[in-house]
Amino acid sequence: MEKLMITGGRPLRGTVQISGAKNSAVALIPAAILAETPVTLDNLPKLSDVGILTEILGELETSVNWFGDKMVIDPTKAKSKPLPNGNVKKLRASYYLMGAMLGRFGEAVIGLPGGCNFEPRPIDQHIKGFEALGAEVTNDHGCIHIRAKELQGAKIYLDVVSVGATINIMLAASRAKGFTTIENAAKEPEIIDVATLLNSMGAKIKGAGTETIRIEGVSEMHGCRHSIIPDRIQAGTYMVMAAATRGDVIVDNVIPKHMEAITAKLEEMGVGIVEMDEAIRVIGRPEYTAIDVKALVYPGFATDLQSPMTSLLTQAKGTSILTDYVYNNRFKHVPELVRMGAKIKVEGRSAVIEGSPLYGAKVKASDLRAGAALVIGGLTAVSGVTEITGVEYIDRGYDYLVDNLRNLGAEVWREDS
Ligand SMILES: CC(=O)N[C@H]1[C@@H](OP(=O)(O)OP(=O)(O)OC[C@H]2O[C@@H](n3ccc(=O)[nH]c3=O)[C@H](O)[C@@H]2O)O[C@H](CO)[C@@H](O)[C@@H]1O
Ligand SMILES: C=C(OP(=O)(O)O)C(=O)O
Repeated sequence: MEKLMITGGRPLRGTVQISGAKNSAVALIPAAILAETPVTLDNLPKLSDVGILTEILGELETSVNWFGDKMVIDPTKAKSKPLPNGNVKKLRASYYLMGAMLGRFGEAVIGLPGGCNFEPRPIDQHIKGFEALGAEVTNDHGCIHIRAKELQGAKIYLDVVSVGATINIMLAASRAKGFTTIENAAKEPEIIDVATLLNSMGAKIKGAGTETIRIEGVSEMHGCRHSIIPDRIQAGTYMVMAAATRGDVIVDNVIPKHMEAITAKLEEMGVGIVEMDEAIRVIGRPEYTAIDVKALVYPGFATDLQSPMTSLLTQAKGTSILTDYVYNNRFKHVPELVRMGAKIKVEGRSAVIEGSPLYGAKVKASDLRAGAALVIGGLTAVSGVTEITGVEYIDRGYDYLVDNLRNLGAEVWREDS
């Protein structure tokens, strides 16, 4: 079992380069099978989810070749195959194969997704969308069968604002007959990124990034070249790390506009922020003010930065309240931070955080961002070594983590027990 080891108390200093966005990459790779000729993706992150998706594409007779951070996907000979188990269970975003396979082959037989299950994560809105497009959907003991003789455009109102359902419907509707409208669509930058790729492949999508997306189906899609947007969650995590360690870090290769919610909250606490064209400098201060944070859908504060922010708020003077309006119960990092000396109580969908020092301890990451929160805890600890297990979750979202942190002056290493 691999462990991440951290001796805390060192301010991070220097520059960190942010990778391409995981939550774009995991949708863009399945999207490529909608094309009849090769798709090239640039700025891909080297993450476990990306590796698993490429293996799944291999199962669908789609070749994938890496050249540095560039990937060439050749779906020319792609074939529909049932994917009931195995790799699809290893990540959440395997659900994008539903929309992509439905669009390309008119069918998908696929196991329910896995990944970070910090609480039940239903896909009823995805299914509702496929059904509205004319597909028949059945659930055979956790294996979803989706079939359509012909996909027909439809008006779809999402009951909840869902990133996954919005993208999945865009994927399938790109190849439906006629017009599809998604109302109450999610507005995350990753949705615009996927729509940009699909449009470069020949789709006709308008309104991505707003709550109404209109898609005119096309009968054929082709290859193209696309560069993935920077990972705003990875960037936000490094911003929080810089602040928590009272460091001074340039977080490079970001789109500052995507970082507005976290930037505003860090400034409110008293963190120094300097915005540049494609970078943000984060300057730590000796003291921070307690604040309240509400995690919401974009452009609100990202739920994926809620756990990292919890760790930072242990460093603020007074009581902070962090409420997650996207997930009811995404607080698996809290008991682990408490082991490190944090004073946090979970009340309903809020964490109430009293400022207090953290100390090194043996802790366990039970999901990706809980893991990030523990890394921040470890970097901030005033004494002792922090030993984090569950490293495979952290590897889902942070490529080159140890190298990046060491370059910034942290004492961090991996160990096999
Ligand atoms: C691969 C990917 O991009 N993952 C992100 C995506 O996950 P994901 O796309 O799974 O998250 P959603 O946006 O769909 O979920 C938002 C909320 O809607 C609920 N819901 C969702 C779908 C559905 O059919 N029914 C339903 O009730 C969920 O339980 C949740 O409470 O957006 C989340 C919210 O920003 C992020 O935390 C994840 O990092
Ligand atoms: C929850 C996350 O990812 P996924 O939806 O892929 O599990 C995340 O990135 O924090």
